[in-house]
Amino acid sequence: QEWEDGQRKGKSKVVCGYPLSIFFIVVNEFCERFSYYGMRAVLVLYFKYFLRWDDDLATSIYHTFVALCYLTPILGAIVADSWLGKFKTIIYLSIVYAVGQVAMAVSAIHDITDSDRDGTPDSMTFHIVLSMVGLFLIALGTGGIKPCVAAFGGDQFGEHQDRQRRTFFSVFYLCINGGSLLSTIITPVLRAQECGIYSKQKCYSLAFGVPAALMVVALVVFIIGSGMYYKAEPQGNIMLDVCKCIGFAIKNRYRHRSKQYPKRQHWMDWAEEKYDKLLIAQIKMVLKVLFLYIPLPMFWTLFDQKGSRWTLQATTMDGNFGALVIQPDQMQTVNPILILTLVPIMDSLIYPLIKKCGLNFTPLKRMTVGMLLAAIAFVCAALVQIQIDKTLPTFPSTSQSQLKLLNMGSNSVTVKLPGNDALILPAAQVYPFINNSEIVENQAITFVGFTDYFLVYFRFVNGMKTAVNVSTAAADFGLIEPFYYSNYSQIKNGKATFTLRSGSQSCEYSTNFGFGSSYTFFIHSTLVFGSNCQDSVTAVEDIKPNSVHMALQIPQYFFITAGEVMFSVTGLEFSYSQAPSNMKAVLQAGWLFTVAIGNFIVLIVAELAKIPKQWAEYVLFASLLVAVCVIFSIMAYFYTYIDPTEIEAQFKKKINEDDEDDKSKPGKAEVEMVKRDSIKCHDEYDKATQTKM
Ligand SMILES: CC(C)C[C@H](NC(=O)[C@@H](N)Cc1ccccc1)C(=O)O
Repeated sequence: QEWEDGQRKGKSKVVCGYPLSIFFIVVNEFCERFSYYGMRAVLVLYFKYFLRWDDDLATSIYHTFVALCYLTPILGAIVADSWLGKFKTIIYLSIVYAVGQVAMAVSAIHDITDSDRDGTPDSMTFHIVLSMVGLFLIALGTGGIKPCVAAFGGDQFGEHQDRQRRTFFSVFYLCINGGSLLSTIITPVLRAQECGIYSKQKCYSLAFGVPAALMVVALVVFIIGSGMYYKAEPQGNIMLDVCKCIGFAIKNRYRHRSKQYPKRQHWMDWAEEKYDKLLIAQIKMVLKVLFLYIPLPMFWTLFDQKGSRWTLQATTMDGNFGALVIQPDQMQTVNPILILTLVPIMDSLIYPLIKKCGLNFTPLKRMTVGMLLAAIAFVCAALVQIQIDKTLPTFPSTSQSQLKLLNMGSNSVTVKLPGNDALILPAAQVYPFINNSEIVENQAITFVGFTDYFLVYFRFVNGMKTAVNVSTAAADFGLIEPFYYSNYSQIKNGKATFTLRSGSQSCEYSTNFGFGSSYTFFIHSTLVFGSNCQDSVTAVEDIKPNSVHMALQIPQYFFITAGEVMFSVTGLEFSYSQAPSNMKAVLQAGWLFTVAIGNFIVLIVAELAKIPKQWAEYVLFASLLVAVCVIFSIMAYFYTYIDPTEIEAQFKKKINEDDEDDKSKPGKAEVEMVKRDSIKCHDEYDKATQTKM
């Protein structure tokens, strides 16, 4: 250890107690996360609008990609810990990653296959294949390097630099969120630009190209720091050794199941006949942590719904913040913004304050509180949903029909529908009507879709005896025959001015469209062209504008992010500090694997539960997390913190002493010695594992 610390000191300059080398690692992480989140931000829209996939296919491929990104860390960790070492693994996989990003950018250039120059690609297969190859390489790269970069950063600190290492992990998390915040703001703006050689299209190639460039920058920055890093050597195919050792322990235990064989302290001790005691002790440390990970995916199940359920919830809300109009998917940027504020506040204020109060707020306690905060966030989401549900239009059920009665005349009329009381419909009025008897085939038109958030739907009904043309400054919506109606058209929300024209005569009608609304405009028979036609058009709300403000989502974002800071930032450091030296990246990968499982749970629960009320689904998720949290706190209570370096040092010392002994006493009763060693090593292990939750 001293030698290793010496190596660290010799390699990198120390600035304010921190090795300079970590500067390159955090800048690398910033650029890499910019690249990843920037590409991810526009991915679904690329599938939908460029590759022309439907919503379901786009969503499934998107989630599969995200899950793959959190499965590949295992591969990266194995390669790093047992073969290439973390440094080389990061370099090689970053190259794979950058190639993947470039492939994505190229796949989004429509001109490549647009031989008829009509603005759409002629061979979609080329674009699909190239983008899928690109995504596969990106998943391999981003997932592969993820456990290595965090663990490699941790490696730069010596045994006695726990405090600095903890700060490093906090800064590391800030960089992740700094990079993702910038990119999720920038790449949607780039995508909205128009570009192309022969014809102009939405610029997905630029939105993917900039993340590709950032990945190259990340790689270059990491290489520049090369001379300063402490590079721990890989220690053989450790994963294979671990699997063989566990397999042998199980087999050996099974072979000696009769009562005549004395019990051993731990089932892994049954591997002692064949395997190194140090390896057995290291496996015990890893298994203890992995066991503790079992309930953790539930946290990620809730956490990752920010990008799906919460974004969909935002589509039914009002995003008008005065000077700023927020898109539903842009609400997600609240998460990194809060991370950037909360991490420093927690580190420099809340945690020290708790410590001053004499409370031992251990990592596992923090993670438990983090889980509870996430559950509270979902309760907030449920409350918001209840508010939204109150404002949603009533749609006909499967056994009902919806009618809209329009009185286009200038006198009121009495309407009698079979099975219903007569009603008086005044002149120029519209009456929405849900009928229990199926008068017409059941159908309801709903206009949902967050990609069209800024668009609202409208149609005109012409109550005049002459045909009327409807247009705005930007578009012509065509001619509407007398006593007939137009199809629904889309227009940007906000103020709109329509010009109604009949022959050479015209008049203007202005109105305001709220988010998510839909209108039928009824042109009265009494309209006189050439005058103000504002009073001669009646606007009927088919769907009311979203009235619950998006700001109401801020509390749920606050709680989930506070939960993330306590759970995720702490978990990242916990996974590093509790891992044996040769299995640090493996445990980081195990940590990320819980994220992948959490994402799969979202898909499974959403598919299986099929809860009709969204607020009830939020409450279900919150309750599940509270239940899991109780189990986790019990498991955490029995967990004893270890200092892997100390345990390993004691084992190594013991093994050296034994080697000396063996040289001086050849042929002595070996079995006795193994027993004695075993007891002594257990004592050492127990001494080093005394702190509880
Ligand atoms: C939690 C991840 C497994 C780890 C981390 N993610 C974050 O820190 C998120 N807060 C980032 C983010 C940004 C924008 C929108 C959603 C999430 C990571 O990516 O390493």
